[in-house]
Amino acid sequence: MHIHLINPNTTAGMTATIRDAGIAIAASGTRVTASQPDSGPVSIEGHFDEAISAVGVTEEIMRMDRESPADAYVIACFGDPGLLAAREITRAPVIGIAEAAFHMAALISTRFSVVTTLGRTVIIAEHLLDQYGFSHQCRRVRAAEIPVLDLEDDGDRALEKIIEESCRARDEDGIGAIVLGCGGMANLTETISREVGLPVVEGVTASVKLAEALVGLGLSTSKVGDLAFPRAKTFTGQFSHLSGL
Ligand SMILES: NC(=O)NC1=NC(=O)NC1=O
Repeated sequence: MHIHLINPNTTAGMTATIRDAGIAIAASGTRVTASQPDSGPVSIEGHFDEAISAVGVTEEIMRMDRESPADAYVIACFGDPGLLAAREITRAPVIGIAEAAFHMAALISTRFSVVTTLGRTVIIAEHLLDQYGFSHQCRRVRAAEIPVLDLEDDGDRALEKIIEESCRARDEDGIGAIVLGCGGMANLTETISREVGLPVVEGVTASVKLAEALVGLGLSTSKVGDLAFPRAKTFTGQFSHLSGL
């Protein structure tokens, strides 16, 4: 099977980190590829960045479905930008890394905390916990206070801060697991788990395994109801190429 990972920001180095983590966890019969939009924010650190990146996510899925259809797609940003829009435009399963990580964490612990990047993105994870129905199992969404691209540009310091915040969560939150709240943390799982002494759930790897499960079960995105393909209509301006889809 073929799983395609989409990094919604436009930083190729982070796409490579995401891709390598996906390849490392994939089953022997699974081919993992990855891409990022040509246009959009170099990092996603708030509501505005999320909104802009969602267009790039949907464009990438439409491009792949035209050129090299995948059996499943993963949106590899912890805000799950464009998730439902993406599910409208393809038959393949589409998994957001936040939703995947919450499901996996809920299967191995009764209480977990999330450690994400900047404090201003905490509310985004909190909104998703509420939307997906995991608020009662998440004790707290914490921020290591690192800009997203520091994960690429200042990795050692970023790792140190994530471990520090994860240890505070372990000691203060009464939890059994940690969820990593950024696609750029995809290569840090084992190190953090070893240093903190708790199971660590990371969304990219969780998404790949969930995608394998869905495809293996022969399940795809329902085209009945709200996730049916969009109604054909005219789009104007920079989106005119979407007319009549
Ligand atoms: N909370 C986050 O840091 N989300 C993210 N921003 C990105 O650019 N990628 C993420 O996963």
